[in-house]
Amino acid sequence: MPHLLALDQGTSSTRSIVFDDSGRIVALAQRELPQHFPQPGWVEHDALQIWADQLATAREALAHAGLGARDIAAIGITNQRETTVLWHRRTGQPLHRAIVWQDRRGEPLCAELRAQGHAALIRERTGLVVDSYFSATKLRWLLDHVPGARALAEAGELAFGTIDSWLLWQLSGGRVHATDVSNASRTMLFDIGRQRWCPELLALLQIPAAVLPAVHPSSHVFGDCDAQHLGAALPLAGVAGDQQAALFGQACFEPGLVKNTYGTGCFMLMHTGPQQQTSTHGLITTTAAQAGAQAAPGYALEGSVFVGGAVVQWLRDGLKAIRSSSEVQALAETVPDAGGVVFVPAFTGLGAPYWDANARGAIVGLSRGSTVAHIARAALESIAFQSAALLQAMAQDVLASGGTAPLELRVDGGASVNALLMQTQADVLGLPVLRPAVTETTALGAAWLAGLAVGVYRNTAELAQLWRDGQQQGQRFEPRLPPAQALAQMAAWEAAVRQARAGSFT
Ligand SMILES: Nc1ncnc2c1ncn2[C@@H]1O[C@H](COP(=O)(O)OP(=O)(O)O)[C@@H](O)[C@H]1O
Ligand SMILES: O=P(O)(O)OC[C@H](O)CO
Repeated sequence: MPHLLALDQGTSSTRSIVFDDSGRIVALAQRELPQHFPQPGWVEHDALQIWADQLATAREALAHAGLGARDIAAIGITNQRETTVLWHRRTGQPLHRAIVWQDRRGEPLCAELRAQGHAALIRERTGLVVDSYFSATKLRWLLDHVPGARALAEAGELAFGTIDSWLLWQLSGGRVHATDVSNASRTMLFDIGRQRWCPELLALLQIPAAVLPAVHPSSHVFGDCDAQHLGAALPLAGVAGDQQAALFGQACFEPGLVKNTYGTGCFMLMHTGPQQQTSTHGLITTTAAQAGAQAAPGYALEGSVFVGGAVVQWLRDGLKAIRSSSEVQALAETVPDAGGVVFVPAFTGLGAPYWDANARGAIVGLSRGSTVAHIARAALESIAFQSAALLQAMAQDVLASGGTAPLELRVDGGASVNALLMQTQADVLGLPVLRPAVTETTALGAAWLAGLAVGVYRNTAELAQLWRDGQQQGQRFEPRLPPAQALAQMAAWEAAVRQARAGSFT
């Protein structure tokens, strides 16, 4: 039976998972990743540590599975997106620690770009809003601040990449410098309509083209893993950014199919088909994982919630209301509802569709009878309300352009284990919420992309069938709340958001 190895390099951990060809997890190995905060607003990772952990976990996962490299048909890579590495082509040594997606140091340059009126061009070419979240201003910072970097870059001595490119380079022994369309679309340098690097944006941001990786479809044989790493020269055959990989692993291949990943934050992506959809409701446009050179490029609308599962961590660490995240459901279920309490966890501002960096958290509607259980319940509801606001924004965008509004929500991520949260989500959306038995959908998406490229799977229709088969062991949450009550709850949420924003300090 063919097996696939997925390398899942996330913000907080580095994992390797062996899947069988039915999508079942055979083995998993994981290491926590140390975070570096050299200044307020700066976040860095050690790229060499990432590589060492990825290799070690890949070896461990194979050992746990009792498999040798020859039992693996292909390797898929999925990664935290936007995080930027710059390294020497000759030695493979990074010039600096990786600058992580959460890092805000590119903000002054972004403010300049906005003030100079470049936002419309950037939006039109890349589908993105001008923000230091994306790789471009991180790379520019490295070129401007690491002594000698710009001259070396112009001389073709340096390679830039997101984490997928960095791992491809290391795994291939320095023979492959490449990325896929989904990761490229997060750099703010990639023309998502033409599916190539944008010369105007490279000039505007003063990025030498010589540092850029080649861009391929996500399902593609990028090269072979050097035999010394895992014991055989395995094909490196799938690459996608983690949120697009999850969209793929949830078999969202058609317009209107949407997934939400409930982790520290929440990332919702909806496939919009081969048409690039521009949001008028605060969402960004991104490239979906591409299932091979013959497949037309696909697009997705994306929105993110900054504080999702993190509000549960705050209940644990800030309020000390629970000892572990898994206790939140039992606490929230000691009350029948939130008792009029609405919690807006705008700890670091509000993401899509509100985009308010200055909003701060608020708990409103407290009464003499309110208890910590009501606050816990309101905290869980806040994750569902924020996600519902994203889905509503997506539905408005697609309906305005004559597209198909979502009929269900596919879910995954650490906080999706919470059945109360999933039921609340179904209730406020008025749509079924589908949770697969295996919630490692990000890694599964990478494994499927790799399997497609080497012929383990014939096409995405076969993968959609595998997803449906898997769904039989998963769970389906049907909406139970009368629509009028769901509307009233969303209205109360929006009113609380207005209060949180009004109370912000600018
Ligand atoms: N039972 C639960 N109910 C609600 N939230 C939970 C539960 N278990 C874990 N979480 C939350 O899920 C998040 C971790 O999910 P994970 O997918 O591992 O996140 P990430 O990939 O962002 O590190 C944490 O914020 C945690 O508080
Ligand atoms: O590492 P994660 O799962 O938190 O995902 C990070 C995203 O890719 C950032 O865009």
